[in-house]
Amino acid sequence: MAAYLSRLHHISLHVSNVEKLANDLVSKFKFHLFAARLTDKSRQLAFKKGTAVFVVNERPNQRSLNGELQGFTDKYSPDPQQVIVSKYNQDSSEKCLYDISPHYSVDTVSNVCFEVEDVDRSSEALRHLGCDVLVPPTTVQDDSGLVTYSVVKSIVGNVCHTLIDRRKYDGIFLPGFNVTVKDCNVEDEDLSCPITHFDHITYVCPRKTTHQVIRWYEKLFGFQRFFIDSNEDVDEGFVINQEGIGLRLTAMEYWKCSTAGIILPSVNKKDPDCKFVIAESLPEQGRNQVDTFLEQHQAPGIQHIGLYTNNIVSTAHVMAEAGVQFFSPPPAYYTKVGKQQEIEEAGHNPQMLAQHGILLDTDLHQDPSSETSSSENRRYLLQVFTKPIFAEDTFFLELIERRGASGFGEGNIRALWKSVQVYMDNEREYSQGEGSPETVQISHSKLLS
Ligand SMILES: O=C(O)C(=O)Cc1ccc(O)cc1
Ligand SMILES: [Fe+2]
Repeated sequence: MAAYLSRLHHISLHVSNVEKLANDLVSKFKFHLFAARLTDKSRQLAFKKGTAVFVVNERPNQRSLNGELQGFTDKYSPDPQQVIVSKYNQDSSEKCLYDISPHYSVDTVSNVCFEVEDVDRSSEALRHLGCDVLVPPTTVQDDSGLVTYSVVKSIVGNVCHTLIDRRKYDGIFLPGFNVTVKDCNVEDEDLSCPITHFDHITYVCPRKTTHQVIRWYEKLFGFQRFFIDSNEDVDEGFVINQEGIGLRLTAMEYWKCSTAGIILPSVNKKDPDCKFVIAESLPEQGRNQVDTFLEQHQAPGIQHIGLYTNNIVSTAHVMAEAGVQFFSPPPAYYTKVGKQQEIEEAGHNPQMLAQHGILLDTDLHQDPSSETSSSENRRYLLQVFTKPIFAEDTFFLELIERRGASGFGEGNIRALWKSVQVYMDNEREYSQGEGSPETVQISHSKLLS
């Protein structure tokens, strides 16, 4: 392994309409703007909910939004008294601090930033293993200390990883950012909308490339494969290839402080951090959402991110009231034989779940001892997908609540897939006046480009 990851630090997005996404994250998804970097060359805004942090970057060559964003940061600081104008080294030659400025023609989520303990060593070791280092180790400082970072390219499409060492920094976010709100814990909202962290990141990759991706993350970052379902084949991954669904899913995880995970695997394994899921489409079932992503995003990359919540019903309700649109499964989902009972036995109300399209999947491979026992012993998970949040169908969010189930249930995957597919097929029909859709031609070599 080349880089020992301490934890996920933030996920970075590059969009043309920063104002729209900023408004959505705050007013609909209940994130809080807590730090901003506004220069004449760059606009970067940091939003937080629990430990989940998104940094929204303005894509280069867009019209200047500086004035508008300044207004935004003023408007959305819950307590204007807490706005701190910190001094920092404003290096205007850096267009996009802690990231690269991708010249990309669609909105994209392209950087998963990890904390590591030794950026110099990690970056050099990754380079030695053939990884492209896009930004060599660079130090940025302000009155609260210093941070070293380096940006490396992932094997997946346009995805990059920034490696950050912030052990010598005691500011709230990162040098270069002005902190707009010191304390993001707005208690009432956290009770009704209790999102705590990023649960998983789902990559879409071209056909037959999953193995390469897994090997890369195992070798360079120490990720380990885990099984989505106990019926999963080691080589094939978890495959659904029937009833219009042609999907191969494979999942990987790593442990916070991977050094400890490796040296003392059974004694001191730390908590798993965010999981990574790789989705590949299979040709037999026709066109699908994975192909649509590759076509519209123009490269492999991040298709969706799962936000973990302690109460999905309340979170979905609060978000729906604020204008978030969720995908719904086919209506028959909630009336299917046994589903109502499954939901009730898990202690939920089928009507409440149906209201926002929330899916429930019970882990059928429970301890034999728990099979006859009460609802508390059942392992299950609840999920719902939002509709795409960018102009193109290239990215959406998911809410996920886990009650003992650590993988992804087959029933939910099927229902999620169908709910997305109905929407995309409708969209396609609607836009088909202009001619037939192009077929997806993403070559395997593009994966590595
Ligand atoms: O179940 C999940 O949350 C997944 O992440 C699996 C998945 C991946 C890609 C899709 O287009 C649909 C479902
Ligand atoms: Fe997901």
